[in-house]
Parts: sequence; C-alpha cells; structure tokens
Amino acid sequence: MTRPTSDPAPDRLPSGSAYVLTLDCPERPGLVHAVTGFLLERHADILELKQFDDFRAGRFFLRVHFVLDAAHGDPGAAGLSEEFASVAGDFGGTFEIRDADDRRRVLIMVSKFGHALNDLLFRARTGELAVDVVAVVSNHPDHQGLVEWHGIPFFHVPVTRETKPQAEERLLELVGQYDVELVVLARYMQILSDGLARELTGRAINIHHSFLPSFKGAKPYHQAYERGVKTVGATAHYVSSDLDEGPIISQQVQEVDHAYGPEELVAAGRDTECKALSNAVRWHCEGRVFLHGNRTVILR
Ligand SMILES: Nc1nc2c(c(=O)[nH]1)N[C@@H](CN(C=O)c1ccc(C(=O)N[C@@H](CCC(=O)O)C(=O)O)cc1)CN2
Repeated sequence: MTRPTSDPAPDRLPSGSAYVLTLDCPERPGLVHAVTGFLLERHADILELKQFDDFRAGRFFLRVHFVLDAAHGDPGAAGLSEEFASVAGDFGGTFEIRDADDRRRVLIMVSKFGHALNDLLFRARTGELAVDVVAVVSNHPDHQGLVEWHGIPFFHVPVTRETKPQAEERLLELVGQYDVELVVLARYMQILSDGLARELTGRAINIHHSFLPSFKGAKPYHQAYERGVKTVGATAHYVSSDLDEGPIISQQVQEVDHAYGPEELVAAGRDTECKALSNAVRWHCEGRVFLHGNRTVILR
C-alpha cells in the first residue's frame, strides 16, 4: 500500500496558515540550509520537504509544505515571497510560494469519450481533487447534461478544419474570462495548433490512451491490437506542439491478453486513463511537478 501522496488533510495540520514553497535552480551546496534557515527564522513548522538533485544536469528541485504560527507573524504568501526573494536572489532559478489551500482553477476539454471527464468531475466534487472546475469545453454536445448537473458552465465549441482558428480563439477567451490556471484535455480529440500549444505551455495536460512513446496519434488501442500487446496503458503529459511528445507526468498500465479485441482493449484502458490523468492533475495542482527539459521531476 503506497502512502497517499496528497498533502496532510487540513484537520490534521498544526494551527496557522499553510504554504507551499517550490524552488527550481542550479544545483549547489547549501540550498536546503538556506531554505530551512529562512523558514526557521520565521518559526515555520515544516510538514513535508522533498528535493531532487539532478547532478547530471546540475539542477536542483525542492518543494516544502509548511505552517506559520500567526503568533510569530504571518506576512502571507506575497509577503513571504518578497522576503524569500532576497534569499533566492543568488540561486539563479525560480521559486513560488503559494497558500497551500489555494484551489487551482481548471477548465476541462472533452470530445465524445466522457469517462475521464466524469472521473475528474467526481473526484473534484468529493474533494479528492482540491481543484475548482470552472468550465468544460467540448466540440460535441454529448456531455452537456452531465456537466450542468455538476453546476458547471458547459461550452459547445464545434471544430472543423476551417473553423479551428475561431474555435481556439473562443477557448482562449474562456481561459481568460474564467481565470483558468490549468487546461485538462480529457480525451479531447482535436490537435491544438502550434500557437495554442505554445500559449498553454506548462498549463495544459492531455491524457493519451497508450503507454507512450508507443502508439502515438489517433486510435492507439487499434494500433495496440494489431501489434498483439499484452499490456495497455495511458500517459498523462503536458501538451506541446509535437503531438503526444510533451513531458510525461504520469503513466498507468493494465495487463491484457490475446482474447482482447480492439473494443475490449478500449474498455480495459479506461481506468488507466482516469488514474493517470487524475494523478497528473493532482500533482500539478499541488505544485509537485517541475518541467525539466522534455522530462518532468515529480516531488511526491
Ligand atoms: N498540440 C497538441 N494537441 C493535442 C495533443 C498534443 O499532444 N499536442 N494531444 C491530443 C490528444 N490525442 C491523443 O491523445 C489526439 C487527438 C486527436 C488526434 C487527431 O488525429 N485528431 C484529428 C481529428 C480527429 C476527429 O475529428 O475525431 C485532427 O485533429 O485532425 C490525434 C491524437 C489532443 N491535442
């Protein structure tokens, strides 16, 4: 049984405001000391600290979840960021300090296959995914009823080769209007233009229904059937302009055998798609995923 990777439940946290500090910078001695010293000076209670030193690439990644006791002063995330900037000034990387209870605003995109959408909506509704699904966009009307049952705005934005630019413009309008922090392609079966993929770099996650890099592109389960695979899988990855080549975040697999036809492979793969995608969304929204070239570092 693996330990749950989510942050401690709020009812078990020490009193005070909780924050998450993430740091991504060139590797060198003393970084952990500098960060924990900064926190100790502020009487912070560290709940979880994860780090990865990529000595091959000379890169360092850190995520620390901590609580501040108001009795010792609590400048808030903005104040802490201002104060930490003087510490991180010579690290040469990037950092972020967020309120740990901050819920990321998520827009989900879907086409006809609704299992991943349904799974995300259920996990968000039950609180397992601490996110706010603020809108759903689809090039088909099939899932409007489900989405509106959840009380979430549904936007039918049809796409043809000729109307794709206007459709993508509408998507970006909605991203701005709803202050979206993460776009999730939950089996959205349209290829985003290079421009849109670039615009959404690091803030759009796709679920591809194969264990990449095998079977990229359309109909991966049919490709897998023709290849006679004994395992199917799913890959959640950041969207890039190179189809299904974006940095991988989470993968899941499921054993199959010779008796599975294409439709049985499709059915066997659904749960792997849902698990891989919900893991990726959770880890991204908890600030656990760091882009590292065309790979990711996941501190979980
Ligand atoms: N720029 C990107 N766009 C998308 C990516 C990506 O990685 N980069 N992932 C895909 C999802 N996908 C597989 O996971 C996928 C979706 C669609 C197609 C495809 O050939 N679509 C056709 C139209 C199909 C249809 O109308 O039913 C097309 O767009 O011409 C391949 C793979 C999401 N987008």
